[in-house]
Amino acid sequence: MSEVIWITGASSGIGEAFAKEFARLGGYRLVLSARREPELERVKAQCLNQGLDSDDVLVLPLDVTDTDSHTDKVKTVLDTMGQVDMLINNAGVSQRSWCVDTDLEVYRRIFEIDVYGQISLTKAVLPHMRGRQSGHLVVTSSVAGKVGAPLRTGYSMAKHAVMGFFDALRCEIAHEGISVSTITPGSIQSQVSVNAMRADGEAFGIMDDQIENGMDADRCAQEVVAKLLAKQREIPVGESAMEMGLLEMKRSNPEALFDMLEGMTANLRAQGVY
Ligand SMILES: NC(=O)c1ccc[n+]([C@@H]2O[C@H](COP(=O)([O-])OP(=O)(O)OC[C@H]3O[C@@H](n4cnc5c(N)ncnc54)[C@H](O)[C@@H]3O)[C@@H](O)[C@H]2O)c1
Repeated sequence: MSEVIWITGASSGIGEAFAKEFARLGGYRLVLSARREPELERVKAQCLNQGLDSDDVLVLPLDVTDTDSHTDKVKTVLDTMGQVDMLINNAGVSQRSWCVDTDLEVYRRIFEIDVYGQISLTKAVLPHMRGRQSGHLVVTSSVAGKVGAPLRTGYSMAKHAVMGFFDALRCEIAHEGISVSTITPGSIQSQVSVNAMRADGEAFGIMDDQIENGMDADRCAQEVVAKLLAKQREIPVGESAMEMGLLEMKRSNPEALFDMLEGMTANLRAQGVY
């Protein structure tokens, strides 16, 4: 039987591009999850255009914050597809607001979507993977999961948290034949800034320049999927030398990095951004 790849956040942006890439490669069955069923059906149709059969693609709407539903969702996948070989925890929401303005509740919501939801679905799938002594757990973190970014205190919190969770989980389950990969993208073209939370929790609603001029999502997916199939454990991806350089600077010269980010942020503040 061909491998089953379960992708959350598959209705848009990077998750949609992952689905299309696995369909293009062929030889995989897909489970597509996000909240909006019509969008998932649209992505399914694109996968069928790449040559998959309808039975090879299960549309499974879910809300990652509805953790009580996750055990049943896993059961549905196993009843329908028989197995899960890779779970890509990709659903997520970003932020565009200064900390001093941001409602505390916004931090809780970002954490529930970007962290708690991923942990819950992962824990629901884990017994199946342990039973087979095989599987691959993946999370889409961010450069902001390594480097704290202005206007994204909650997002940086959440993306650092998933890095820590999945790095620690990898140690615990590698000897059981289960792999863990973390993805740290820079700016990728998607709806991420449009859907990002403002200080009051409403959607930011703006496509910002960074995202509009980011890496093409399909190219991002091609690079990442090749590295996932090679079982690479940490996968940076992006085209901005400045953004990807931040990862190296955090390792080699954090003091210089903090100086640079503090200077940049003071300029943003002075310009009255947001
Ligand atoms: N685009 C970037 O520049 C960038 C950079 C680094 C990391 N990321 C991460 O990549 C992942 C995908 O984001 P994207 O850029 O494609 O943005 P996007 O807004 O286009 O897609 C986000 C996806 O997550 C889904 N989602 C959001 N909340 C959900 C919930 N409660 N339950 C189920 N699904 C939910 C959305 O429906 C959508 O399918 C996110 O985790 C994001 O943080 C994006």
